[in-house]
Amino acid sequence: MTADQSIAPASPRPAEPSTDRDAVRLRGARLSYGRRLLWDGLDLDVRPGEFLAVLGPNGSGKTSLLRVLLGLQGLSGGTVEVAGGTPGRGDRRIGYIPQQRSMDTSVTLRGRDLVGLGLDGHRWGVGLRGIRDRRRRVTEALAAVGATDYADQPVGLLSGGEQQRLRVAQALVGDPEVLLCDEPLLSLDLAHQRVVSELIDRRRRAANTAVLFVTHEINPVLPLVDRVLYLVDGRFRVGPPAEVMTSETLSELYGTTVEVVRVRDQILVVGAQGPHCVEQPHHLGEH
Ligand SMILES: Nc1ncnc2c1ncn2[C@@H]1O[C@H](COP(=O)(O)OP(=O)(O)OP(=O)(O)O)[C@@H](O)[C@H]1O
Repeated sequence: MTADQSIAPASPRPAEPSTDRDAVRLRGARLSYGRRLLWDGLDLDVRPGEFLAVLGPNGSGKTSLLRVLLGLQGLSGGTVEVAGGTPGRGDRRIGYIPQQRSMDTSVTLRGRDLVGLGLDGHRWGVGLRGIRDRRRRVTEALAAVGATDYADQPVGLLSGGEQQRLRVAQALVGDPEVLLCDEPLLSLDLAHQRVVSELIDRRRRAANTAVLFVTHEINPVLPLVDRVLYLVDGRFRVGPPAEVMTSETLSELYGTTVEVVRVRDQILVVGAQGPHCVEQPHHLGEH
């Protein structure tokens, strides 16, 4: 398998009603930490196979939303369902690519073993056949992200980008129904940004996996995005990029004049304060 091939679904999913139900469903969702309200009244349905980009300035609650969907953080109000059930810790129907944090050089776990942690032992069974199937899945996942060459090295000695590719493989190897990505392209070079985003895209098309993709920079994934959830200081907007990424909508959300400029197939968001915002388009809250 070459680096640009997708990881095929492990086996055809049984004809369950998953195509009829939302992959993610939030109703009247509220999250606050003490007196700090991150968002309230959030209704969101994400369909199987849909690619939802989650945008917003620092501290707007993007990672917290993923934590709610992972069952690591309870809502302060409203309801949440993921893959038809209440999210729970270690739910294998959910793949998660965490925000990049470099692993300590003392971590001796091999890349191959890190990816294997994404597999559910029960589902793959025990015995020789189960072991062979698991090994094959891990090998395919490693190849799909182009990590075969360093699969047997300790992950602590790999570069940030190499570690990130292993995390992507780990999230996909378990054949998830919902894939939660927290800035997965950070620290990847342009070529591997493309490899990883195409991999995620092909995966969701082949297996109808819903993707929630937190990012500060929409442009690398713009062609893949079906809808955007844009969070700013307790306010939010959900819709296709053409509706949300407009001067009118973002000015309303930020409560200040914001210009959205389209240059070829790129979207640039410019704050009223000065052109420096162009370089970090989604960090307007900091300026
Ligand atoms: N467990 C917690 N207890 C109290 N406050 C928290 C907790 N987790 C997050 N926060 C606060 O909630 C706010 C939102 O955090 P979150 O990490 O969800 O934002 P974000 O939109 O992902 O930000 P960034 O773009 O910087 O990653 C931050 O101000 C953060 O300090």
